[in-house]
Amino acid sequence: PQQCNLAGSWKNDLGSKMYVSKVDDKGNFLGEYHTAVSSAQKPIEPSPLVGSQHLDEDGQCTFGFTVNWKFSDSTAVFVGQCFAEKGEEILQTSWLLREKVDSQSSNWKATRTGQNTFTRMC
Ligand SMILES: O=C1C=CC(=NNc2ccccc2C(=O)O)C=C1
Repeated sequence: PQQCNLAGSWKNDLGSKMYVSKVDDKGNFLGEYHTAVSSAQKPIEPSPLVGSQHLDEDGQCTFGFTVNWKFSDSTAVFVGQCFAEKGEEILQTSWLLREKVDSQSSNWKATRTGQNTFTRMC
């Protein structure tokens, strides 16, 4: 099957959108993350993302990327794999969201984790 290339537009199960620029010959990529999460304090502005993917031939590559949220003092890292099912590409990811806390006494509650599925937007 064709190589999994993350370049393009993706949408996750929250309705957030991710636009990945071209992937270079080392698998590195840049992009923008447009969150659909309403809890975001300031109006939704795109957040930059930086990532890296494997370029193995079987089209089911693993990858990781970091989102530096522009509307809050937080950072998310996503790790996952691209699956090609019946011609559809699906990104299965797990994420860690680190929100800035005021003191180490709150450090325990500063990191949340979860999972997101992304599919290509037409
Ligand atoms: O400061 C914040 C607060 C909530 C956020 N939620 N978005 C996410 C968090 C984890 C994974 C996906 C998303 C998303 O927006 O799709 C992001 C930054």
